[in-house]
Amino acid sequence: MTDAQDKRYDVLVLGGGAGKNIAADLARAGRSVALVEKRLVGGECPYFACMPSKSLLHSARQGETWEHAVARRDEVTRHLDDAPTAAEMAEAGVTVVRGHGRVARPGVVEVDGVEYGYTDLVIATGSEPVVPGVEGIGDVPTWTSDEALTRPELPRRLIVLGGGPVGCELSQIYAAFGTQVTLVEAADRLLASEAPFIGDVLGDVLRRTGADLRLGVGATSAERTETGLRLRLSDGNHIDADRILIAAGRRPRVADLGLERLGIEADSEKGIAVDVTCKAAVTDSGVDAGGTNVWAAGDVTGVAPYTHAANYQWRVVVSNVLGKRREADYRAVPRAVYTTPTAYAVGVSPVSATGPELMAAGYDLVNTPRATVENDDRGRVELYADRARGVLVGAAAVGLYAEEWMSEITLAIRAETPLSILTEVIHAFPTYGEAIEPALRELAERL
Ligand SMILES: Cc1cc2nc3c(=O)[nH]c(=O)nc-3n(C[C@H](O)[C@H](O)[C@H](O)COP(=O)(O)OP(=O)(O)OC[C@H]3O[C@@H](n4cnc5c(N)ncnc54)[C@H](O)[C@@H]3O)c2cc1C
Ligand SMILES: NC(=O)c1ccc[n+]([C@@H]2O[C@H](COP(=O)([O-])OP(=O)(O)OC[C@H]3O[C@@H](n4cnc5c(N)ncnc54)[C@H](O)[C@@H]3O)[C@@H](O)[C@H]2O)c1
Repeated sequence: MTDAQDKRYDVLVLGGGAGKNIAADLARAGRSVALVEKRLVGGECPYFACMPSKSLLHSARQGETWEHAVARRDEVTRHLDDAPTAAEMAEAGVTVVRGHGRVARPGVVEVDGVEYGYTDLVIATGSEPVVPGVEGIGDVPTWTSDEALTRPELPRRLIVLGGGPVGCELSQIYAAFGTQVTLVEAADRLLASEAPFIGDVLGDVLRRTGADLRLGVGATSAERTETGLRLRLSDGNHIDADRILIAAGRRPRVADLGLERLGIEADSEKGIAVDVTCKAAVTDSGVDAGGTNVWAAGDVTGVAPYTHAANYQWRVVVSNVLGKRREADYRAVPRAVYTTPTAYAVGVSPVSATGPELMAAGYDLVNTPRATVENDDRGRVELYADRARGVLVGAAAVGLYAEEWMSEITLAIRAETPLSILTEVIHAFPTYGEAIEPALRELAERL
């Protein structure tokens, strides 16, 4: 072991997704910084998650061949070459350390037998797929989104296990390229934590793309067969396929980080608890153990598993490490699923709302002139208001480009813009944004 004093940094960052941005900003601000990354500098989003999935969805919309789509995807992910991103880190003054980092003792992280001292530690280790407890699942061919988004093969028959964001996006991709897709979801509809109309519309859309949906049934066991595999379901049916794509959720990556040595409680479901400044919560013994200089950002915090949320926390952590107090506000974190059409939700969901009674109003996009122009018969927007305060607290939409035209509602929720002002906003004609106007007017009239 080297002496940690030989390799001492002001800040040590574990994990190079949002962590790489934190490291670069702090280095540019004059801190000595090391970034520890065990896989690719840049994290999951550019190589294994957001970018390849959005590239394939784009290719599917364009009607490209699978071969062309894979070639384009691999260009978008730079053939998993992180050298340019690592070079950017070096340019910013960050020392990149390759390997698995774990806390050896307060103030010291160990990577492959070498010790690194720190004053502030930032944990940004992301999340990992959950493999559901289905008997025999380890004995049949499976992929997680990692393999699905990096491999060149197009399975002939694919079971997608899970109807959350990953299951919906990947089902649409594979079905569009001709794979026989069967999606199995234990809940009664897709994206079950969102307003019910979202799952209903997406269900129709995926069926129209050619996917077979088995909703309200769980997978119970899997076995190999001569032609591939068989998945048995809780309703007594079975599905034969060549491969299962596991899309059954993700959990914060907290194992083997040595956090217990800092008195930081890391729950494998909920992740590292952070306060509004993104400082990790420590037990009383943790304060003595030096756990007070520990920050966390991104999926590992369990706050909101999206790149934009991780990037927001990046700014919060940087400010606070530099001594400029900044408090995070998560009232309006978008939840977008980039199928065609897009599912978009922000703020309070009517499914899990616990606060004051919500006042809801909605509008079907088919009634907008834009839908006529686009020859589009799908989609809806719903707005949820807090009557007492006269402001929006949540919204949901399914529609083409909803990720773009719902931004104004995201701002309205975050800024608590009064409904009386929102009803005075003029939308260009003909846009899907016009669908917001009747819903807003209805809410304002009911105040
Ligand atoms: C298929 C898919 C599609 C998605 N699409 C979108 C999308 O369109 N939009 C969106 O906003 N979000 C999307 N997400 C979610 C998004 O990818 C994550 O929210 C985001 O990557 C989280 O960033 P992060 O920095 O927390 O973690 P990550 O990007 O996972 O980075 C964590 C890094 O830490 C490294 N690491 C872990 N442990 C250690 C250790 N002990 N030592 C050293 N290094 C370590 C890992 O190797 C990894 O590189 C998608 C997710 C999936 C699975
Ligand atoms: N566009 C985006 O922003 C985007 C895209 C993909 C993923 N992500 C993020 O990545 C994370 C993981 O997404 P996900 O879709 O894997 O997780 P999820 O938790 O959102 O959905 C998993 C689904 O699988 C179902 N399920 C679990 N076990 C099952 C079983 N045995 N049988 C049948 N159904 C089962 C659950 O009921 C659930 O609906 C999410 O938090 C998501 O926000 C974001």
